[in-house]
Amino acid sequence: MVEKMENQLIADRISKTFNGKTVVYPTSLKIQNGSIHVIEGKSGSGKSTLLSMLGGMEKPDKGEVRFKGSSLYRLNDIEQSNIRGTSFGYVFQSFHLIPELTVKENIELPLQFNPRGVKKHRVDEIADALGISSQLEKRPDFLSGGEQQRVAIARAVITNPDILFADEPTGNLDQATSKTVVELLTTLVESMNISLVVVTHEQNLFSHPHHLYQMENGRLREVD
Ligand SMILES: Nc1ncnc2c1ncn2[C@@H]1O[C@H](COP(=O)(O)OP(=O)(O)OP(=O)(O)O)[C@@H](O)[C@H]1O
Repeated sequence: MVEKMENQLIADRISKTFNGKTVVYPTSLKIQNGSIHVIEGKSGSGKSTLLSMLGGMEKPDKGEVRFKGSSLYRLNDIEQSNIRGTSFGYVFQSFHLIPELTVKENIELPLQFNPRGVKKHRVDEIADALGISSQLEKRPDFLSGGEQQRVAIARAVITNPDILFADEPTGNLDQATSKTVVELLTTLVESMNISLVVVTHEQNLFSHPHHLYQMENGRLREVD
């Protein structure tokens, strides 16, 4: 299918230097529609900085990120924030759930802007796919770490984004829980045709990503 192979996001020689230290050397990559990209690397190798640049959260010093043909960081603030809010989803190591809200309310939170007209019944479908249907009326604090991360994933995909960015999504989970979360996440993004970009210090977290990279001292290398 031609559309399936379309490049949604293109990074063209993006780099970042903090306080005179280059954290990400010029890096190029292409994210095709519905593809899974895993970037492995040790702590401090520059993974999070790279992910932030790809995800519209950190402007590169040099180079360009293009999303569906537009140069992301040349768009105005409102356009950039629209893309972050609707076309991109984010999952982090710490779940960032709002303790005062129920699980269901947390998941529905991004829908208050709802520019894509996503229906609320999607919450039930996504909760079901992630195995958290019975937890919807609870407060997040009553859930296990793995369940909380599944809620954060549900919240990140509820707007039906094009690309999901995940920074150490299993960093706070034990090995068995990590495996479950990764399997559920993979099945979900595949079924929704969402591209996934994950950075992790763990090796072999995903069994068959479409693209596997290693990040070392700010340099990215794709592994066969
Ligand atoms: N805003 C910033 N200001 C200054 N230095 C920064 C900033 N963000 C990151 N760095 C530095 O850049 C380097 C790479 O950090 P980064 O978080 O990208 O690496 P990482 O591979 O994701 O590591 P970790 O898994 O520990 O988060 C580190 O030395 C970090 O201290």
